[in-house]
Amino acid sequence: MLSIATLGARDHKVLMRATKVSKVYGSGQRLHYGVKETDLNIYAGDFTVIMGPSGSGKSTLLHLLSGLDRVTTGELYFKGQRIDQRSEKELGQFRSRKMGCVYQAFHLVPDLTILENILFPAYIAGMRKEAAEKKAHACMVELGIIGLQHRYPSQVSGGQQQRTAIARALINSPEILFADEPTGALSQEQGTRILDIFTDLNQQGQSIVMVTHDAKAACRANRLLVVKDGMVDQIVGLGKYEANEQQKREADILSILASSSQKRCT
Ligand SMILES: Nc1ncnc2c1ncn2[C@@H]1O[C@H](COP(=O)(O)OP(=O)(O)OP(=O)(O)O)[C@@H](O)[C@H]1O
Repeated sequence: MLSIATLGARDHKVLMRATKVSKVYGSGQRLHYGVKETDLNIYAGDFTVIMGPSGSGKSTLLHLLSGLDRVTTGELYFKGQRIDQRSEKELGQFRSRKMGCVYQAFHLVPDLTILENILFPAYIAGMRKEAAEKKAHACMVELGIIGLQHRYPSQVSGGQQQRTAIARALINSPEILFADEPTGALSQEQGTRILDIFTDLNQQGQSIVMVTHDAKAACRANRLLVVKDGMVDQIVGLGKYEANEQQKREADILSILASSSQKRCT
């Protein structure tokens, strides 16, 4: 059942908080907002999905939250600690320990094997070889890519490449997993497998924030942020995902998106 989620009325913890966050591109007369004075909370254990029209600011918002890009103004907090003012080096270290990212383009290093790609962030974060290899093995088992460790990215399917990218994002046990259109480059079958993996991870407690255009993919989330003209236009609680409610959830999400596109955003 859908309900408007009121900020602060939830019984679980705020993992990330954005306060009046903006991202401005260009300068002078060419200045424009990617994200405009946005306030929002991301809650621990939630599967949050960000939707909205093309150019509305979804990826920019995700990049700001994940520290891939810097806010122009505003404040970002992770478990109550301000993170937007950290130096590049500090933020890089923080991100490698606390955050994992998966993108539509898998961004695997072609000259590294599947195993080496997965291990890479563990070494950056300073994990010991033995512990890193043990964790990589566990991630590969979890994601069903065990046996592929000595192949190169060009020698596995698109779905297997994306699962490698997810394993790489999970190797440092991130507190939050960000995903930008993670199924966009995959067949429907491969995309469904990735969404099943996200659903399982979330049911094990993994916090996830995902950008998608696809209402089918968005059904997996329990919280929907609709972005419009660089601002959060609606925040809707979707309830726990149940596979047998897929069609109804999809219809509900499409109707929320339609109502958002009809409203004028001031
Ligand atoms: N590096 C950049 N330089 C200048 N403008 C940018 C840059 N990145 C994004 N923008 C602009 O910021 C706005 C938001 O872009 P963003 O990519 O976040 O939208 P989106 O909702 O993710 O779009 P899509 O669904 O098409 O991927 C757009 O007007 C876009 O043109």
